[in-house]
Amino acid sequence: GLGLSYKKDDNFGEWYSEVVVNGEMIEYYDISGCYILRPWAMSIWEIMQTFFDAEIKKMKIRNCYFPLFVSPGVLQKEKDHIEGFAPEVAWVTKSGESDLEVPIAIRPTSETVMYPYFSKWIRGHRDLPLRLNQWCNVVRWEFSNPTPFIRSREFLWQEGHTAFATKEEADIEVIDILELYRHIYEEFLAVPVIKGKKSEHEKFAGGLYTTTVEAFIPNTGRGIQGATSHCLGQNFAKMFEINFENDKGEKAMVWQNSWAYTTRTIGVMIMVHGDDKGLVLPPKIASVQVIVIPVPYKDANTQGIFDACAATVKTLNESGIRAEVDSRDNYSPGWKYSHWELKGVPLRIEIGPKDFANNQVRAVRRDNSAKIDIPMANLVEQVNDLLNNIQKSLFEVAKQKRDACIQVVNTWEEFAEALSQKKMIMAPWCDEEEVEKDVKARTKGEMGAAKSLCSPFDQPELPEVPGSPAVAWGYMNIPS
Ligand SMILES: O=C1CCCN[C@@H]1CCCn1cnc2cc(F)c(Cl)cc2c1=O
Ligand SMILES: [Mg+2]
Repeated sequence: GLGLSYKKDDNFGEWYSEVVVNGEMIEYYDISGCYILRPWAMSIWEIMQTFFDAEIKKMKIRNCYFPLFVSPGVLQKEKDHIEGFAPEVAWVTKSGESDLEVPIAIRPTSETVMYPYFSKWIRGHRDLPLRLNQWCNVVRWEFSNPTPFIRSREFLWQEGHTAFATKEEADIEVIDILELYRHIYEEFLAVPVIKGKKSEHEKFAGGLYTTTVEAFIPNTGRGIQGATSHCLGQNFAKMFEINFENDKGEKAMVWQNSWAYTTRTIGVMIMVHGDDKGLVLPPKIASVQVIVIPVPYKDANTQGIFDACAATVKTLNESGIRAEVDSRDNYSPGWKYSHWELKGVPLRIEIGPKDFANNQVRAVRRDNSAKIDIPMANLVEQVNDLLNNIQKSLFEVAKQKRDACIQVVNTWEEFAEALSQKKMIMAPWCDEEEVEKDVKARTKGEMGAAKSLCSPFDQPELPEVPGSPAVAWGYMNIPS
């Protein structure tokens, strides 16, 4: 039957796999860690891409496309940049029957692909800022548990790579891009995130500092990195000799940033909003915001009902609302209700004989199942209000659930207790690498070691504790 066989709060992993497949977002593939993105998922990616692409174009960032393949010499140019990542690199070793002279890597990220050309293109200060972005796939042959959207061996992302004459310009862009990532999560996906700075231990080793938007999955009690915006400092400029003659005629190295969000965004949205009836899509990213379903009744005016459905869809579409009618005659209305609930369509509109006779429609919200009768006369206005309310309500509910999982602690005992309760912990933080490693070691329980998520930008008052090394509050919990 249509119903899910797993409950979200009983068996989260199985529930998630079933929801993404039965909701027609994902099809499993015969290569482990690889998934088919079906149109119901791809349309969400495209809606976010349309927003983000327009925003970066306003910032004079240009799209480009670099090759998928990386020559080994270039990839291994920076030892400590990739040393931890080497096992993840996928290599092409043959073409047809014959071995390649030299194996070629498939890009896991494009710093080493792009930066030799940044060095070639950037000569004088007039060549700066250089700001490029590419929408592409990357491959990382991960071994830990593959999960659709969240962790896969190939995923879609955008990667921005920018170069500036001054650190000040780079610092500003890092924050501007991070705000776009917050916008994607909070305004489109209705998922609350915490903006912050990664610790020295968790940051991108090749960079100067990493900023992040951290999401939280109440069902697992774990934080999850939502997107990252790094300032690379001059590390890659040194490595790839990306210099320019500044306006004083001196030779200087550029200051760089790199930033990315990925198809993981979709998985986070599903995990946060989904329920035991299936997906729950925030209207802003739903390719179908309203599904109209005719409810004919034996001798009632069936043609009239179908015409009313078509007219309703037309009126909604003309006002910019993404509406469709499900007029298939081989499925019952009841079957259709379950089907579109499974797919997470935010609003259902039913038109039966009574509705038709009263020149009204019955609207049913996907998020809380509320039923609202709407006179045809103010259909557009009330449907718009409902969609806006659903969007806001999904965010508020998610924020309330996340805030309920945050525990402020001041002692190790409180910390350990909160960790065992799958909380996201806000603790005084010294940001010393050694201390962080020690915490990781001391918490290596069956739940997995604690790791720091970020030090949030908006910091509450830090208690004055004499002798405390704490410099800020930090969020941490067990890794996803
Ligand atoms: O996160 C971003 C934003 C967009 C551009 N890249 C950076 C850093 C990526 C880190 N990272 C992440 N994963 C990697 C995996 C690898 F196999 C290799 Cl060789 C390198 C890396 C690696 O550098
Ligand atoms: Mg990784």
